[in-house]
Amino acid sequence: MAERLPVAVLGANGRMGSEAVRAVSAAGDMELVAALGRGDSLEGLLDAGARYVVDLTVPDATEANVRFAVEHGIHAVVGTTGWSEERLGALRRLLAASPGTGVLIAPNFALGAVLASAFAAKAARYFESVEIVELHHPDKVDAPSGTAVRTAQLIAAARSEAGLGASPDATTTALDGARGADVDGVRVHAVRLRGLVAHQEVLLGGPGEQLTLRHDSFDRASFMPGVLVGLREVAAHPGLTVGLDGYLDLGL
Ligand SMILES: NC(=O)C1=CN([C@@H]2O[C@H](COP(=O)(O)OP(=O)(O)OC[C@H]3O[C@@H](n4cnc5c(N)ncnc54)[C@H](OP(=O)(O)O)[C@@H]3O)[C@@H](O)[C@H]2O)C=CC1
Ligand SMILES: O=C(O)C1=N[C@H](C(=O)O)C[C@H](O)C1
Repeated sequence: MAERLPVAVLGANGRMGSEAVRAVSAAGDMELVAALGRGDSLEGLLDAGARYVVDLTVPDATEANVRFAVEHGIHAVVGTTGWSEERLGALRRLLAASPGTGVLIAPNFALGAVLASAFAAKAARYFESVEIVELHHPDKVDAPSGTAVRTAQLIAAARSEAGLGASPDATTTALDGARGADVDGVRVHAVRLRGLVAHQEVLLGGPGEQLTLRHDSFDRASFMPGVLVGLREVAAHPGLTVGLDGYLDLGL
């Protein structure tokens, strides 16, 4: 029988981390060797013999956690948001010195969300206007969501490739924030509401019609199949992969 993957979860006491602890513990091909929270030393990863980490912490901690993993040849599957282009660049340089190590930075592990972003990028070249509305629980610390930022980046790249510019917008006066955040020329609006988990709508408008692509995560179990796919694939994809779609054949 194949050896089970020795996995550690960082942020193990959080909403996502505690779900990941359950999912990894229940996976027959994985062994949960460590579950670390804030204040626990990363040396615990080495003591436990972890070869894989799942990082579900906070934007302020994730970069140092991943750096520690890569420096010790531990593959990392990262769901934590806050990975700017600058941070990704530094990580790529670090990985160049550790060529056998894989890192997946996945802004969203839910299959439907990954598909919705890919569909949105595909559709964006056919519509004059596109805006994103993301809706989350009010305990979320970052806005806009990592998923919305990634979706906007994919849309902007697809529109630029098709020779399209930003959506038309005649606004000349506006209250601060009324038009949302500008991510690569795409407007992103963030809603925070008790009762929500994680939701996103991409609104695409053309003369006389609208296409709405909506995804809903109703609970955090929705993210776990993607976390497990990430763990099973990360060692076979050395270097940096951004987006779970990098491991999936979406056929788009
Ligand atoms: N990719 C995806 O599919 C998803 C990604 N996310 C992202 O995952 C991250 C976590 O979200 P969520 O679980 O809701 O947040 P929580 O606030 O519930 O959990 C974060 C946890 O990380 C802990 N923590 C903080 N610093 C460290 C550290 N240095 N080492 C270990 N643990 C640490 C916190 O401890 P303490 O409680 O003591 O502060 C807390 O328990 C966010 O960035 C979120 O955007 C969320 C859902 C899906
Ligand atoms: O904090 C959350 O809850 C979520 N964070 C991720 C993000 O910022 O996109 C993924 C999902 O939207 C849930």
